[in-house]
Amino acid sequence: MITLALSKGRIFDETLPLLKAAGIEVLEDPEKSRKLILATNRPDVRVVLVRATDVPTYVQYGGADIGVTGKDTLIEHGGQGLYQPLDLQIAKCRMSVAVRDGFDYEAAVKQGSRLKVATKFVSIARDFFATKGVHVDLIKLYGSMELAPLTGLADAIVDLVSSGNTLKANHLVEVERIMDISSHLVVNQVALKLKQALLRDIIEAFASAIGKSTA
Ligand SMILES: Nc1ncnc2c1ncn2[C@@H]1O[C@H](COP(=O)(O)OP(=O)(O)OP(=O)(O)O)[C@@H](O)[C@H]1O
Ligand SMILES: O=P(O)(O)OC[C@H]1O[C@H](OP(=O)(O)OP(=O)(O)O)[C@H](O)[C@@H]1O
Repeated sequence: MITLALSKGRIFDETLPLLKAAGIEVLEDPEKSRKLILATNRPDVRVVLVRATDVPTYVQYGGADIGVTGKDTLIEHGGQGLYQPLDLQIAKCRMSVAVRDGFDYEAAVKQGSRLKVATKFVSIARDFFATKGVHVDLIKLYGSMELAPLTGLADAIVDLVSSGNTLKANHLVEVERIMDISSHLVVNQVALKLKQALLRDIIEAFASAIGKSTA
């Protein structure tokens, strides 16, 4: 049995066509059911629904054999125990620094004073500002980062941006692009050895669905 960890929403939705290409169809709609374990048309494959940030942890410790997770989440997790064979090129966005419209970010960075930065992505933010030589006080948040500069909690945020609509709606502007983000396939390293044939088939089907070779 292969257990695949997915999160509800965009990752589940965007993984479905890849699963289909691998001959796997999920038999229930997670938006309509309260079930956390979903059967597929294949008796040897099931899907478990977990929080997006928990996908790498489930796969690392073998709660799932394989999973789909954003590069942001993967970097924050650290990637221990995970084989990362494929960038699936889904759930694409970017990690950026944003500030309140009118805030002089360049001056704040040049002055050498400490910048207050609110984010869910503490590792990515710490590395980025350390490389730039900017001193920061990091404030860990779990959501609604956009509110932090508006309430005086922080000078800047590090968050995911796609269309830019969320920033615009909250009078924030993107001042630096840290990295491009997409979702990756992660595989438990022990499972890869023990369930090699089944997992290789899925990895190869995903790879050919996105036009890549795993060889
Ligand atoms: N606006 C977006 N456009 C495209 N991809 C995105 C966007 N926002 C997030 N992502 C990607 O999708 C992944 C999952 O995001 P999602 O919103 O489903 O979970 P979350 O609510 O951030 O996570 P959690 O529930 O664990 O806090 C992110 O890790 C990121 O890689
Ligand atoms: O540039 P945009 O297209 O507006 O997308 C950016 C928003 O998308 C993500 O939130 P999401 O929609 O996933 O909400 P959530 O983090 O609360 O789940 C991210 O945290 C931003 O707030």
